[in-house]
Amino acid sequence: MSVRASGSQGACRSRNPFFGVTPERALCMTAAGTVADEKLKGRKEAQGVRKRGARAWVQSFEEIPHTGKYGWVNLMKFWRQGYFRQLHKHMEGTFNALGPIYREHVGTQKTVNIILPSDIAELFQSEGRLPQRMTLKPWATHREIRQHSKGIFLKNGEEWRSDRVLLNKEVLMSSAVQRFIPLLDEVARDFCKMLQKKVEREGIGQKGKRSLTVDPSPDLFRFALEAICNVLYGERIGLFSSSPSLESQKFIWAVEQMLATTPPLLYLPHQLLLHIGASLWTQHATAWDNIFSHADARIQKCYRRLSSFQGQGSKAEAAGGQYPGVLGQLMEKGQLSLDLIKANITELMAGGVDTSVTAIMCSCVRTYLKRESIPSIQDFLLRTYEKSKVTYRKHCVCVCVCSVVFLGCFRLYPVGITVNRMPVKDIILQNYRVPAGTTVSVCLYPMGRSSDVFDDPMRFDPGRWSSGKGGQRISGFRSLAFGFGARQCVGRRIAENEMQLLLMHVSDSRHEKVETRRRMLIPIVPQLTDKGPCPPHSSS
Ligand code: HEM
Repeated sequence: MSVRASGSQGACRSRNPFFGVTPERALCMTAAGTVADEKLKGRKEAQGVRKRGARAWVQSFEEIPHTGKYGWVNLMKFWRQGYFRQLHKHMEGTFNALGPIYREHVGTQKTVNIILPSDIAELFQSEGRLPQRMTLKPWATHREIRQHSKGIFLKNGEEWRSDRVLLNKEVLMSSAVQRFIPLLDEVARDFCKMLQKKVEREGIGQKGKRSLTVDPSPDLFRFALEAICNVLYGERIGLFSSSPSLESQKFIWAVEQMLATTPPLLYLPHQLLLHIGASLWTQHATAWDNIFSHADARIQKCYRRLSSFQGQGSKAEAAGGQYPGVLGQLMEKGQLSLDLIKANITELMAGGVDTSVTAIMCSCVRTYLKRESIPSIQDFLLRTYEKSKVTYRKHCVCVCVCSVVFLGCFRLYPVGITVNRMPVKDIILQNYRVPAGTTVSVCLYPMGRSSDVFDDPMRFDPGRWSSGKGGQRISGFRSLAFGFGARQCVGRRIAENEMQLLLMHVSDSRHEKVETRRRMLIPIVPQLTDKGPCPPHSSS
């Protein structure tokens, strides 16, 4: 059977502003602005990469190369050139023109953008115990005007930390991961079955060898939502059925709407737009309202379920010893107020539907499978399996292999194109003084493609991430797709496992071929099961 990716609208489209953004409708935490003037080109050569350490000539913040002094003028240029949809390219061009650090002032946003690991190290080392990120103001304003609490994504300081410590226990720590893996596994298996049925039903060709051209995006969106709901609420919402509920479809629409309206609001004075009732703001707020009511309905349901076990000892145990999902765990433990649970669960939902699987399929289907990189993936997987004969049946090998493939994908096609911090003390980057509280953005897309950071950057070589292999050995601060340190992506383990399980089951269920528009037949992943190394997850 073969599945062809049509590569149409969905495969590499918009993604989550912060949790995840694919480049095409990219939004990031940076305030990208206009491409530097032509005359600035070539300054990079003149400037070179400044050596650190010569503190005697530390220059002031104002001397950092910039893309134009006036925020509103820059915003106009930015708008005219369509950089909202091309931020990643804009950043790449600007680094090429201005060197490894530049300032940008667009509309209401000011940032310093960097790409070199030495500067990134300096930035993260100065983040302190309470790492601080720039607040996504339109999201925060929505919470304020609706009097909702904020979740970890929108908080800073001790408030952030106290919520985050509790959430880590439920979604990031290995004990939690073990609890939710079976739920993700079940969804990944069902997704493959659903796909298989679809190909048999709608595909062309002989029975058993049918092929179908699909835009994977809507199905993957459903997969991601089904998976995250199963983990968060401990229940399936039936998105793989032929008639998914209106409520779920509304939710998907709301997430898309919220993401689409965020980028312009980041740069515009959204308070003013709110005041005059501009439709951009209304659409944004309505989308968030729908997202909140989706979470609300789930929380009510979970609350009723847990209440019905009241007086029967531990509620989770009473629920048949079944894992009640992250929400159930949080409610049962009672360490967070109901409002904070709602705020955080809503953020996890919004982050969870839009990132992982779409990201990996963007990378795999749209890019690598079309070009020279698929042999690299195959070679790499096969070489790794050959080398690890003794343990090759172990799930962990498969997971490691998948992980480095994803690292390769994320380097060239990061889901979120920046990670930012506001340092708590003044720092020196490229010998410029950057004052505490400045938003400094690490620009992942240009970094992944920079020959100052990676040898032969455009070559897809997952092997470069594993130590001891020939070629370049990767050292610190180059793999930041999920951010860094205490503030890194809280949903990281959910996303990684979701992606790995999907890849494993797709390879296992003999969806052997992906056909691109050019009608080239290429294997999606090597037939791991034919070689024996990759047993179904649950039996390993
Ligand atoms: C491929 C998938 C994903 C990618 C690449 C990704 C990336 C990121 C990045 C770069 C950050 C900022 C980290 C930092 O500042 O150091 C982040 C934060 C966050 N992500 Fe993800 N994410 C993914 C999936 C998810 C999922 C599945 C969820 C929810 C289940 C999620 C929820 C969050 C939340 C709530 C934060 C804010 C954490 C905090 O501020 O403490 N993400 N993500």
